[in-house]
Amino acid sequence: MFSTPFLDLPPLAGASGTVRLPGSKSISNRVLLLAALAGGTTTVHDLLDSDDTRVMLDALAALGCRIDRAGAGLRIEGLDGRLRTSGAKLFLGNAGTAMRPLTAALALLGGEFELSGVPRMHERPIGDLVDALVQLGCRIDYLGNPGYPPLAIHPVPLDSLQLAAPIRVRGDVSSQFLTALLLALPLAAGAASERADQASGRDITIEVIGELISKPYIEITLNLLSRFGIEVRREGWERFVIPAGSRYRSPGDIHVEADASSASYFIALGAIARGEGIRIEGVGADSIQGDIRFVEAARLMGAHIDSGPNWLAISRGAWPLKAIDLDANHIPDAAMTLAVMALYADGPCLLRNIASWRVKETDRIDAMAKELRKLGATVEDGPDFICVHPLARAGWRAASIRTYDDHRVAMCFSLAAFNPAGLPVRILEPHCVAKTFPDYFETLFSVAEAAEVPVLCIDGPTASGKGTLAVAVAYQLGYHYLDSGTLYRVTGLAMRRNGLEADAAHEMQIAELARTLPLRFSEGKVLLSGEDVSDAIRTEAAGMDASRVSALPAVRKALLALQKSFRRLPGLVADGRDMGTVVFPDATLKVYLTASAAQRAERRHKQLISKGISTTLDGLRADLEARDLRDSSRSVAPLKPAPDARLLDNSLLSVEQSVEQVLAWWQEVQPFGSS
Ligand SMILES: Nc1ncnc2c1ncn2[C@@H]1O[C@H](COP(=O)(O)OP(=O)(O)OP(=O)(O)O)[C@@H](O)[C@H]1O
Ligand SMILES: Nc1ccn([C@H]2C[C@H](O)[C@@H](COP(=O)(O)O)O2)c(=O)n1
Repeated sequence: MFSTPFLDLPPLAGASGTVRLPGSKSISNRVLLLAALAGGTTTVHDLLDSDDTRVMLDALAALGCRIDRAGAGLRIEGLDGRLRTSGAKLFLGNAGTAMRPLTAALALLGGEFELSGVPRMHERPIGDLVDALVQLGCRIDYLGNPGYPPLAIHPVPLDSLQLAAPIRVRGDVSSQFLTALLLALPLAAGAASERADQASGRDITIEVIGELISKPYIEITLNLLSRFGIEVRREGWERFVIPAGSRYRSPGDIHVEADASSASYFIALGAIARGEGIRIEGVGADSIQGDIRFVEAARLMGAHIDSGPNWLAISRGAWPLKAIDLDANHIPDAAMTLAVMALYADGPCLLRNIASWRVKETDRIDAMAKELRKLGATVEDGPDFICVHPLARAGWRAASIRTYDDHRVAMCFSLAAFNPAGLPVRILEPHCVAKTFPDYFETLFSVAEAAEVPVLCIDGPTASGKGTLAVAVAYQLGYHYLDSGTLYRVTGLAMRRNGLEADAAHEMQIAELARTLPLRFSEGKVLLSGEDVSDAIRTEAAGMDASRVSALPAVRKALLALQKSFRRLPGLVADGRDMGTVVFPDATLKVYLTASAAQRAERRHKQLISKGISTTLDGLRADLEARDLRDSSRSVAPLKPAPDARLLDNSLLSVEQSVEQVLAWWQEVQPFGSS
């Protein structure tokens, strides 16, 4: 996951390959709650590992549920309708799929509970659900603003609940209120059947007030309830009857399908990008998720889509995409992806009946409109619609996209990187994707192709601080890092171990060693044939050997392709001697880093002493000056600044100041301005 303050997506051109998506958030959290409420043990496979499922798991553990790893799955020992703790304070982040169902379940399970979340969660309405539960006889207090979390839930005896009359709940704000009741009320139906009182044998009826939105999510709820032994009778979309005596029964094992909403970004990718097309594994035509109907919308826009039971294959069809006018009420989450696809359409796209966007992780209509406008688009929006006009090549602007702590804003705006103007897109706070798809950007980069992956080169003499600076800059940008000196150091070590000398007579043999190095980088360690050689290559003698082998033209040639292969999305920071002059002459930014010989010798001295290696300052200075002389006077790729490099003498700068300077230069060469 990218934990950087921003992630710059370079202009993307094509995409090809296969992606396997994480499990559905909606299914994961429903399954977790059902497994916890049921008797017996449920093993959940392919569960989504994200912020929202983590808060649900933490809450269930706090309720006394036993949760263990079972291979790649998770084994949950259900509560069988009985709490194992008397109360708890549960923090549910911004997970609506945890807050709403847990409110209903805990109100029925008994016990004192406090439920809270992040500030945005306290702005997301829950009053309609609380009203329905209070109508039943549950006791719930608002701890902040009426109608919103945080909540205090108090125990009531199940046999005091008013189950005879239909329970009425609004369905036109969020379908999660109905889902919450459907998931929790079997607790009361089961308990009633155990008692020999007047409630025994009575069905529990829920009546929906208003037009029910997001019906497909209710279908997921009903489907999963059925997997757990509860057969709800649905009468249209107005009445739902939980039969008397219903009891949750664990299915034993249950598999979570890949997230159909997450699939929307890759379906869109296949529709927009040039290339061999995208194959999505784990979700397909047999999906129980409503957002699978995003496929129909993408087809309307011109995408070619084939499907099997649990796969989809997408490629570009009509281009530009075709404009659509769509009632998107059935795919509220995935429809955000259509709003970005609209930028590539042949006319304005209108998405209607999406009022629920306003009460999601953020006001999504407002957020989408603002951010699309930053890209240059004309957007009209209203209480329940958004209309996005396409962008001609000249109309695109490079923009920093605010993400409002909303994973879907971050993910769908990545598609703007395919703009025909060849502009990068900056995604602010990219880590918000952790809510449902922590590795979203890594997955995107595994199939996307950029015309040019950005490179930042840092060259300079020994011990000038190149590595320290490059690592810090790469970390800030979320880029890959190449320490090219390591490759020469390992080659030098391999030469020694093979009893060779760094001379013309052995040049071809050493070059062959370099070309076939059994080298791996793992957890910060350098492994040669599986052996950790991280320390062995860091001695001054190893540095000298590296300098000697690096003067052999055949060795440099042998290592060229390996160095270039580090240039991968989203970008690379490379340090060495010839990064800017030979290996990446087209780099976006080149820095030539120097410091006085005295300073460098002193830094290296301190570095070695801290590692317990004893040396003398004078000896070190003589060594590094000898190495610099050899590196800068060799015939091929000598150490020297590229003509277009920016010079940085850090003799009097701290590491932090050097990093700040290079990042400031990096911003200067980016086109984002202050957007
Ligand atoms: N600006 C700086 N101020 C003070 N110390 C620094 C600065 N930059 C780096 N150092 C320190 O100098 C030492 C050498 O830095 P580093 O290993 O990054 O240099 P290098 O140029 O990559 O060396 P080499 O070419 O030998 O690989 C480290 O201990 C590092 O912490
Ligand atoms: N791009 C590079 C990187 C390194 N070398 C050679 C010359 C250096 O003295 C030696 C060790 O590098 P270090 O780890 O100290 O950065 O490797 C080179 O020629 N070209």
